[in-house]
Order: sequence, then C-alpha cells, then structure tokens
Amino acid sequence: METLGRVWNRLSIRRPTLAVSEPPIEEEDDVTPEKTQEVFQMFNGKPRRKSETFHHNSRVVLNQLQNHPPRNSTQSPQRRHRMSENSLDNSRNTLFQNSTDTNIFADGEDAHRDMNVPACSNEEERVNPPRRNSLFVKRGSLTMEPITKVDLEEVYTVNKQLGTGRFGYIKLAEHKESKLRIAIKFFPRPQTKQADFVREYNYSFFLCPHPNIIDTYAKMYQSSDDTAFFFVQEFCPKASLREAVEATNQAGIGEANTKKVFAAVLSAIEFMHDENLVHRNLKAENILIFDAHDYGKVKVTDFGLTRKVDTTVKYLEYVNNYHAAELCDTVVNEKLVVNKSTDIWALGIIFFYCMKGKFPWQKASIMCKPYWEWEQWLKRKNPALPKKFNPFSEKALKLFKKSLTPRFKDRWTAKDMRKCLAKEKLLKSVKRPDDEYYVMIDTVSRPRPSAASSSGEKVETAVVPVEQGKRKSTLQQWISSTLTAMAEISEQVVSARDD
Ligand SMILES: Nc1ncnc2c1ncn2[C@@H]1O[C@H](COP(=O)(O)OP(=O)(O)OP(=O)(O)O)[C@@H](O)[C@H]1O
Repeated sequence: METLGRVWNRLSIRRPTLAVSEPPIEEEDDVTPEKTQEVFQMFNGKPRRKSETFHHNSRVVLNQLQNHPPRNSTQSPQRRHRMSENSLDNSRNTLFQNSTDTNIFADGEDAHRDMNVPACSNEEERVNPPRRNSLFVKRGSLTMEPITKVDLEEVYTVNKQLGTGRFGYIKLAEHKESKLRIAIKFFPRPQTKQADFVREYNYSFFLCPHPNIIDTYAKMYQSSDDTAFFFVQEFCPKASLREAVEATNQAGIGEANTKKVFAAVLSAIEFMHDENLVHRNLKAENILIFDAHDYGKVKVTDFGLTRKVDTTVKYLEYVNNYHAAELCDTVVNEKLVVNKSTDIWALGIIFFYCMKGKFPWQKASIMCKPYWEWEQWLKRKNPALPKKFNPFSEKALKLFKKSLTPRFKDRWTAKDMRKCLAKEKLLKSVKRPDDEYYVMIDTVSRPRPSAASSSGEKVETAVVPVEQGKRKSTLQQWISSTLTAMAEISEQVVSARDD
C-alpha cells in the first residue's frame, strides 16, 4: 500500500489533464455515458482500499479534478521536495518548446496546465498552478487537452528505431535543448484514428506515476507535416523481457530473477486492476528491463489495448502465445467483454516463459497438442502431468492451475499471484540427475583401494562437492578424464594380452 500511496502522491503532483476518448476504431466499445467517462472514473470510483493513505491521496486527486485545492496545499513539503529534487522536471519543462498548440475542441478555458509543460513560464505560476477549470467534470462531456504541432527536426534528433508494433513504432531520440534521451512513440496518420491515439496517451499518462509503469511525459503531439501523432516516454536503455529471456538460450532467467520481475509486474497490474483497468496486451515484449543484470528496475509499457473492465470490444484477428483459451476460441469480430482474467492468463504464460526460456504452447487451443495435453491433465482426463511442467513445485503448479485454466472465473487475482510468487519455492528440490552421473563417474575414475575391496568392505565413493554453476563443466571434465583413463586401461589390457 505504501507504493500506492506514492503513486497517488505523484498523481497529485502531476495534475493530470482530464480527457476521455471516443470509441476505438477496431473495437466497438459499448458507449454508454458511464463508459465514455472511463478515465475520469479511475479517480472518481468509490474508494475501494481501506488504508488511510489511499483515502487521503484519492481525495487529493479528486479534489484537484473538481477544482478544489488539495488538502495539503500545492506548497506541501512533498510537492516542493519533488520539484527541487527532480531535475528531470526542469528538463521536461524545456522539452516542448517551439510548438504551436491546436486545441481540437477549441475549449479555450480548459487550456492544459501542467508543471511539465513550458506554458508555465512564470515561476510563480509554475509553483502554484492556477486551478484547472474542468469542463469534463462540469458537463461530463467529451473533451481533451490540445494536440501540439511540432517540427520534429527542430526539437529532437531522432535516432534508431527501438521497436515496432501493430499500431505504431518507437524511436530513440534526443531532445536537442536538454540533451535528454527519450523514446518517442509514433502513430502514423491517417491509419491511426485520433481517438485511439488519445486513449493510449491518456492511459499511459494517468498510470505512469506507478514506479513499475513506464514514465510518459505530459502532452500529445502531431508532427508538423501531419504524418504522425506522437507522445514522449522515458527511454529504456537495456532490453525488453523478451530479449532478456531469449539471451539465455532457452534456459530461462532463473527463479530468483523471475521473482524480481514478477514482484514489479504484479505490482503494476494489481494497481491497474484496482482501478478496474485491464492491460490486455501483457507480453514479454511489453515488460522493459532497465538494468543489465539484477532485474531491479522493471516497468510495464504499451497501454494501447487497455480498457475498463466490462467494456464490450470486438475481437481482433490477431492471436499470440499469450492469449487465453477463451480468446483463441473466438472468431473475428465476435464481441467480448473485457475481464481482468485475460491479464492473469498472460501472466501465467510469462511466468512459464521466464522459468523455462520457452513458451508452453503456441496457441491455447485443443488443436495445439501441448495445450491439449495440459488441458487433459487439468480436467483430470489424463493423470500424467505434461513433462514440461515436471520441474515445478506444487505451489508453482497451483499458480499454473489458477492462471492457465480455461474456466476464467477460477483464475486467481493479481494479488493471489503476487503472494504465491513472493512466498513459495517455485522449483522442486529434488536430486538432479547430474548428481547421479557425478557419483557414477567418480566411482569409475577413482581406483578403488585394493585392500578395502579385497577385504569385502563397503567402498565409499568420494564425492567432491561442486558449486552449482560449475557442475556442468566439472561433469564434462570428469567425462573426458574418464574416457581418457578407460582408453589407457583398454590399451594396457590389449598390450598385456598380446604379451
Ligand atoms: N520506452 C522505451 N524504451 C525502449 N524501448 C522501448 C520503449 N517502449 C517500447 N520499446 C520497444 O518497442 C517495442 C514496441 O513497443 P510497443 O509495444 O509500445 O509498441 P506497439 O506498437 O504498441 O506494439 P504492440 O504490437 O504490442 O501493440 C517494445 O517491445 C520494446 O522492445
């Protein structure tokens, strides 16, 4: 809960702009007045958490949205601390110059005011931003902050492509003035509808105060030649979880690292789920690892498919390894109701992928044999657990049963998963086959003491303890030395026979 407290504090500092979006292109949201207010409702719902911190902080956000000064004023030590402590904010203030604002809805009175935006040139105004007059709260109408036209080349040096997806692409760039390295997410026009771009920006921006969610800078942009919309995010200098796992050559990242990754990811997803939002595109590619070795800083990204729970959407043709069974059985354009359980399934797949370095199956359909075998075991139609699950402990198997189950109502919550992963051992602690080989080779390669064997005493095998990491190479050394010894013995036997 401490984390959530920090998150809401950051939200109160950022003073998010109220904005809602129109129904998406490829999906048909059920557009009731409640559902178009999804972003607002993230903050306006009945307090669900019991802790005082949450009540206090959600109140701060709500107060801001309703144009009341927060209970602790903008001059709170917390706020001042962040402003002085975080030099990034200053860089952000200078990030977006040389731009012309275009207010889509021409709501002049709702002009965007954010500490991260250079519009607050005056220091007094920057420290004490004027109250925002939210048309949305007053009228519940569709409104959004302006999209700013920017001459990309004037403001940024755009470098290599970092990644590409179905809806856009991400490029590494440097903000010329601040020399800050950033990631720009582009949405090509006219393929991308403005409503989809705005929605993704809104979710990214509103959720980003969470420490395990990628940081998104305030403001939406449009290139001056009208070829793309874009927004700016922090740059992840290392890799995605997908790249990290692929680099292990199908060995997986190990239990300790998997636990670290999941502590971060589950914290982010629990936060989203508590706000009744479903990510809907959880995959290793959308989990960014910021440090090369210890998985200490991990963040979730890509909120393009994020929707509120119970939104009705149309199913897209695209199926991937992470899709839950109910999605794989759906036909194109069939209507689906957004549910948190699809994220839980994806997390089960990511867990397997981290531990084993490969996916359990290509598609969660009975037409795919590995999945069929799992389902047969799950439904107790076949008592034999598929071999690939053998190394996992009972607790880890329970996690799989409660995430990779076609009965979506039986799936765990993110909190259940977090508890299990934090507390339990995930791999069986059994004697590894290596140990047996090791003993056997040791017996062969060490000459038995003749006195002991001739007197019929039990021969003890001297097993030299080997460090876990060295086991394989030591085993190889034993094999080669044993083979050499055996070759020598057989040579001696042959020459003795010949003699
Ligand atoms: N901030 C960042 N820093 C570095 N690399 C990033 C960053 N954001 C995204 N990437 C890389 O770009 C890839 C694509 O990004 P992203 O998933 O946001 O795009 P998308 O178009 O929404 O993709 P999708 O097809 O999953 O919807 C990611 O897998 C990641 O490797």
